Amino acid sequence: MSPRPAPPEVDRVAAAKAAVAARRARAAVKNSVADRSRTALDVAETGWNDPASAEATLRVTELLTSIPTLGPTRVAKLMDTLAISDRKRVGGLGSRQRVKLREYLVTRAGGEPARLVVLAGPTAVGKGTVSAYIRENYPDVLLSVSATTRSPRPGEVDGVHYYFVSDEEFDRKIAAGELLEWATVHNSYRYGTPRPPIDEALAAGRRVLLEIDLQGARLVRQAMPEAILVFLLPPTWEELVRRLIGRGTEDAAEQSRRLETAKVEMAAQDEFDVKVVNHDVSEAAREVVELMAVPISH
Ligand SMILES: Nc1nc2c(ncn2[C@@H]2O[C@H](COP(=O)(O)OP(=O)(O)O)[C@@H](O)[C@H]2O)c(=O)[nH]1
Ligand SMILES: Nc1ncnc2c1ncn2[C@@H]1O[C@H](COP(=O)(O)OP(=O)(O)O)[C@@H](O)[C@H]1O
Repeated sequence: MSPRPAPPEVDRVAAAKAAVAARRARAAVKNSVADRSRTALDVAETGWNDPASAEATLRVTELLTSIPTLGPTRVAKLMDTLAISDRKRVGGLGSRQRVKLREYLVTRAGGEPARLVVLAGPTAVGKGTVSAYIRENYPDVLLSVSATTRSPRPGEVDGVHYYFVSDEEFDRKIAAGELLEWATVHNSYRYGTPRPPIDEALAAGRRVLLEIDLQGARLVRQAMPEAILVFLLPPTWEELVRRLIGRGTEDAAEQSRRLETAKVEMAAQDEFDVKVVNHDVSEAAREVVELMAVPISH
């Protein structure tokens, strides 16, 4: 006599248990890639060799976004280039898609670490503080010194914090193609990144950090697609407000104007490859510098 089929609710319970187990296993795989203990390549290979593995059920987008420096924007572009739909799971890839994805992951595995990092984020989040910390504590990273038409604040030294130049001189730099990017920031002064020191530093094998505004970050993305864009986040919005007011460099009217700008800037964070929360300056600095020194695939 064939065994009586289990009543439907038992199937349902078993199915729910299996779904929870699969979700847990997938999360474990994602974490292991995210904490760099495994490369995305070996996760993909596991998924292809064992269709019943958690790796096989991982979405390709999850696999790629677990690679540091691959933010949502880059992953979307990459999926497009690889012609893989964003619902696809690792185990569900066709053979040609596997070849192309493997090729990509292999080149990245041997790829150069990021050489130039752009640090942007809302006003008063701590960009200046974190980049000054990097200048003082990571001497092999060149912190790009921008040209600006604004006048120096107390304690700011020409050629260290900024090159303080006149509007005419700034116009000349633009006309001479000396700037990698430039922008009018906070609707007032112009700021721009001199290109020669960067070319020199990169040619000498140094890492370069640009602390610039959102517009500048977008322009660098166009001029140097290999640059890594980092968005510095405040722990909370309230903390950002506290820092802006606490800094005391703007009057109340300017503060509220800048907070309005900060809202727009916060909305652009997904355009960036990596987000770093500035809880503690030295920790945020370490995370930024690590992006430049660690080969991309780990
Ligand atoms: N696009 C661009 N922005 C820059 C450059 N240098 C500084 N900035 C940005 O200009 C903004 C104004 O900086 P600053 O005058 O120091 O005032 P803060 O915003 O109050 O720190 C900051 O968001 C900087 O990131 C640059 O070379 N290019
Ligand atoms: N991790 C942090 N915790 C607390 N205060 C911070 C932190 N990082 C920066 N600050 C403070 O926040 C204010 C804004 O920092 P600043 O570097 O001028 O921001 P930005 O350059 O992004 O406009 C400064 O007073 C700075 O000392």
